[in-house]
Amino acid sequence: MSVHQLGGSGTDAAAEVLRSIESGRVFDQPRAEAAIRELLIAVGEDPERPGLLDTPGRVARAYREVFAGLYTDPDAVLDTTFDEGHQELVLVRDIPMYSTCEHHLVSFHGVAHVGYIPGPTGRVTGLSKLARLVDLYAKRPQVQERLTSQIADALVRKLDPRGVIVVVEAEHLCMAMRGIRKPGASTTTSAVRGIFQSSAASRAEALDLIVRR
Ligand SMILES: Nc1nc2c(ncn2[C@@H]2O[C@H](COP(=O)(O)OP(=O)(O)OP(=O)(O)O)[C@@H](O)[C@H]2O)c(=O)[nH]1
Ligand SMILES: [Zn+2]
Repeated sequence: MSVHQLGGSGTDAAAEVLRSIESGRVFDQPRAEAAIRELLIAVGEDPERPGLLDTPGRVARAYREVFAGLYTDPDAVLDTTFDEGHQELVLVRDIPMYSTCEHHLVSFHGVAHVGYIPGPTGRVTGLSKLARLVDLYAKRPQVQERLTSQIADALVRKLDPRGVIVVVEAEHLCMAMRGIRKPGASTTTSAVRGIFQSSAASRAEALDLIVRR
């Protein structure tokens, strides 16, 4: 894991600071705690009552975990590759996925299906790395379309494959628990690259395997 640890001795967990790979910004635990405390006050709660005393720290740590993908380098996740000479589809289906809608900061969750056809060298990556890639991009403030494209583009960048197909199916709690209140509504997004873009037959074959239950 390419988590950048800064500050302190590097051995004191409390002093550990996470730095964002892309923006360079850090996860600021005291600031997150203060913000949650303010939010409790803003909604008319009393952050000093016993049940809420530890809540700001707890919620801040939860956000740190939920947004851990901001601090991990996607290209490092795909550093494990093998030259297997495999020339056909590799597909991992039904990867559980929890992400956070960047509009409302509530969860959208479901499954991701990630498939690719290796390039001429037949270079493949570890199957778990596909699930790690999903996790990494899911653990950021997101919209589902961008999440789907980012997973596909990382695979294109690192594996130079003949094609990539990513399908994400998710329920958005911002549509279920508030607002329009439609629990059970499901959103499907796809991102296809290479041969899955240029060949309707290849795309149909992969989609057939993905939707098969
Ligand atoms: N395209 C897309 N839209 C999303 C995603 N997550 C949330 N949204 C939508 O983002 C929109 C934000 O709309 P706004 O009108 O700014 O916010 P809002 O008043 O809270 O909207 P409602 O949810 O309709 O109450 C909503 O329509 C959400 O359903 C996503 O991953 N992709
Ligand atoms: Zn939302």
